Amino acid sequence: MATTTGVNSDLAKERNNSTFDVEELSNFIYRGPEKVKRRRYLHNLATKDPFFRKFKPWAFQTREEQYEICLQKHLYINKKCKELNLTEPVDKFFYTEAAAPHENSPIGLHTVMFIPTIEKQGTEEQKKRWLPLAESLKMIGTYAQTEMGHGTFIRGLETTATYDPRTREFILNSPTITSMKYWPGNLGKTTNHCLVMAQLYTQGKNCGIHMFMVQIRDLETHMPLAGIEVGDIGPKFGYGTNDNGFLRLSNVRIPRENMLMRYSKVLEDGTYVKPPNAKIAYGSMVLVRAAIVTDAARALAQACVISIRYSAVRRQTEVSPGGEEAQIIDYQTQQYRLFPLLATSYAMYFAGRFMYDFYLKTTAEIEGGNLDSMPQLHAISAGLKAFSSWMCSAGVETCRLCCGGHGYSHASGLPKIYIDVVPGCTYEGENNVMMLQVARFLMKMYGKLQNGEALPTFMQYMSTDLNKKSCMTEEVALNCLVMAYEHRAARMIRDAAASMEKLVQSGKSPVEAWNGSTVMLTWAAIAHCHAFVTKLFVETVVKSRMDSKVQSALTSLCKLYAVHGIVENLGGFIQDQFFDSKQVKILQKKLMQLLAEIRPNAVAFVDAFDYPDEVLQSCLGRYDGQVYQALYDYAKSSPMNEKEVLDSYYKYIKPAQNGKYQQYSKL
Ligand SMILES: CCC/C=C/C(=O)SCCNC(=O)CCNC(=O)[C@H](O)C(C)(C)COP(=O)([O-])OP(=O)([O-])OC[C@H]1O[C@@H](n2cnc3c(N)ncnc32)[C@H](O)[C@@H]1OP(=O)([O-])[O-]
Ligand SMILES: Cc1cc2nc3c(=O)[nH]c(=O)nc-3n(C[C@H](O)[C@H](O)[C@H](O)COP(=O)(O)OP(=O)(O)OC[C@H]3O[C@@H](n4cnc5c(N)ncnc54)[C@H](O)[C@@H]3O)c2cc1C
Repeated sequence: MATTTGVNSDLAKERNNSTFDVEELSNFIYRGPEKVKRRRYLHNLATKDPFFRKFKPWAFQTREEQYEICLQKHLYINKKCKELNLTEPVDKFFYTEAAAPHENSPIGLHTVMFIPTIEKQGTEEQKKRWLPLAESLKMIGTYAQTEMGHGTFIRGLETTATYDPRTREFILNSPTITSMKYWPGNLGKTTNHCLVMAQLYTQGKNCGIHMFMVQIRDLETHMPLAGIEVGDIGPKFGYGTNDNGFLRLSNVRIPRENMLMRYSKVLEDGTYVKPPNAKIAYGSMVLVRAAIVTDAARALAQACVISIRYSAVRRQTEVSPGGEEAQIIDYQTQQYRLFPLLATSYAMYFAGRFMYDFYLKTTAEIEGGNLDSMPQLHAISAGLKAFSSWMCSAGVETCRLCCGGHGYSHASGLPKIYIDVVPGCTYEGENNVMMLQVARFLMKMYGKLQNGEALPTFMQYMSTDLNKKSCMTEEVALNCLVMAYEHRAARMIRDAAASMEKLVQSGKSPVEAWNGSTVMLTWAAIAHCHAFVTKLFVETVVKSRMDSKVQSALTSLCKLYAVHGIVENLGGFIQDQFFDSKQVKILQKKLMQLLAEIRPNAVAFVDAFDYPDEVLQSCLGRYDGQVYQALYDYAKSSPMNEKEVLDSYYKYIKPAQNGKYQQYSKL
C-alpha cells in the first residue's frame, strides 16, 4: 500500500532501480550542467513568486478570465524580465515556462511574429521607428495573413493594398467577405497594429503579396480607427487565452513608408522593385515552423512525464488470483504504448535542437545576402514542423488514454497539453500541405540525381542501390536500422517520381500528374522525415560525448525508436523484400526485448526532463507520486463544490420533484 506523504514507495523504488544518473542525462539534454543550473534558477524565480500563485487553476476560469489572468501574467513576466535583465530568448523562455505554464500569451504573436518580422523584413529606418515602440508595448502587434477564405494558398489572398502616387499612400481594402483577416492571434481585442499581408497594386499592376504596417486602434482610447472593423472570433477547441481575431479594412490609408521594404520596394512614383527571391517574405513562417519542432517535443515530453510516473504509481488488477495488483507500467501493452512515445520525445528534442541550430546558421547566411540554402531551410523546417506536430499530438493523446479515466480530467494536465499542441498541425502551414512542399523539394533532388548532379549531404542517401537487401542480424545494429529508413524513403521517392512520369506518359500535364500522385508524394515526404529524424537520433547517441551509462541507456531508447517505427510501418519496409521474414521476426523480438530493457529506466528517463510540478500542473504527474491526495484536493477545490446545495437545486430540481415544470417555460 503506497504511503500518503513523502514520495510514493513505488516511485521511490523506480528511482533506485535506474541504471544511470538522472542528473547526467539532464545535463546532456540541456547542453551542460551550467545550463541546467540556470534553467532551475529561472524556474525557481518564477515558481517562488507569489504573484503567479494568486490565481485559480486554468480549468476553473471562464474564457474571459482565462484571457484577463493570462494577460496580467504575461505583462508581469514582461516587466520582470526587464527587471531581472533577462535578455537571452532561452532565459525568457524558461522563466515564462514556469510562470505561466500552458498559457498562450495574449501578446504572444507580438513577440513571436510581429517583432521578428519587423527585424527581418523592415528597413533600418523602419526598425528604428517601430522597434522601440514595440519593445515598450506602445505598439502591440500581430501577424495578419490568413483570411476567412484563404490560409494555405497565400498567393490567393484577397486583401488589396493599392498605391496612390499623388498622396504617396497605400489604400487597404477587404473587398469581399472571404477577404477579411480571420484567425490572427491577439488581433481581436489586444493589438493596436498589424502586419497585414496584402496584394500589392501599383501602376495598375498586381505585384503579389507584401507586408504592410497598419494601425488598427487608437493609441489612447484603444478604439478601432476609421475604416477598421475588428473583433474576437469566439471560443475555439483551445487557446482560450488568445483573442484570435477578424479584421475588415475599408479604404484605410497608410503612408508609403509602412510597406516593409527591406527586400521589395515601391518608389515614390509607384515603380515596383522586386526582392532577390519572392519567397523571402515568407521568412517569419519559417521561423515559427522551426520553433514548433521543439514546442511539439516539449509537449510530448511533459505528457510522457505525467503518464509514465502515473503508470508507476497506479496499480490495477491482480496478475495472479489473490496476488498483489500490478503497477500498470508492468503491463507489456502499457509499455508498448508509452515507451516508444518516450523515445519519440527524445528523438523530437534532438530534431528540435538540430532545427534551431540550422535555422540560426542559414538565416545568418540569408541576412548576409547568400540565399542558396533557402530551399533546404524551407524543406527541412516544413518537414520537421509537420512530422513533429503530427507525431507529438498523437503521442500526447495516447499518453492521456494510458491514464484511464483520470486522464480525461483536467486534473491530469493532459487535455490541456493536447489542445495546445494539436493546432501546430494546422497553423504555420497545414501539415499535409507542408509535406507536399517537402515532396516538391524531393522531386527536384530526384531530378538532380537522374542528371548526375551533386546532392546536399542529407539527400545523398537517394543514390542508394535499391536492389540491396538489409544488413539486419540478431544484433540489430544502429547502422542497419538507419539504412532501412533511408532505403524505404529512397524507394518511395522513386515510386512517387515513377507515378508522375507514368501519368505524363499517358498524356497528362505535369500539374495533373502531380495532382494524381499527391498521396504517394506525401508517403515519400513522411518517410524522408522519418529517416531524417532517426538518423539524427542515432548520430546524437553515437557521436556525442556523454556519461557512458547514459549513453548505453539512450542507445536502447534510440534503438526502440527505430525498431518500433519499422514494426509499425512494416508494409513500407518489406514491399520490395528489403527485409526477409526472418529479419522481421528478429525485429519483432527485439522490440519486446527493448521494452523490457527500458522498463527499469522509464521513470529516470522522464525525471531527466526536469520539469517541476508547477510546470506540469498535473495531479497524476507529480514528482512525489501522491496522486490520490492530489486528485481529492483538486476535486474539492472545484467551484461547483463551493456551496453544498447549488441554487439550481432550488430553481429546477426541487420544483421538478414536486411536479412543477413551469420554471422551464421561463427559459
Ligand atoms: C504561434 C503560432 C501562430 C500561428 C501563426 C500562423 O499560422 S501565421 C500563417 C501561416 N500560414 C501559412 O503557413 C500558410 C501556408 N502556405 C504557404 O506557406 C504557401 O502558400 C505555400 C508554401 C504552401 C505555397 O506558396 P506559393 O504558392 O507562394 O508557392 P508556389 O507553389 O508558387 O511555389 C513553391 C515554391 O516556393 C518555394 N517556397 C515556398 N515557401 C518557401 C519558403 N518559406 N522559403 C523558401 N522557399 C519557399 C518552394 O520551395 C517552391 O520552390 P520551387 O519548387 O518552385 O523552386
Ligand atoms: C490556433 C490558430 C492560430 C492561428 N494564428 C494565426 C496567426 O496568428 N496569423 C495568421 O495569419 N494565421 C493564423 N492561423 C491560421 C492558420 O495559419 C491557417 O489556418 C493554416 O495556415 C491553414 O490554412 P486554412 O485554414 O486555410 O486551411 P485550408 O487550406 O482550408 O485546409 C483545409 C484542408 O484542405 C487541405 N488543403 C488545402 N490546400 C491544399 C493543397 N494545396 N493540397 C492538398 N491539400 C490541401 C488541407 O490539407 C486541409 O486538410 C491560426 C490558426 C489557428 C488554428
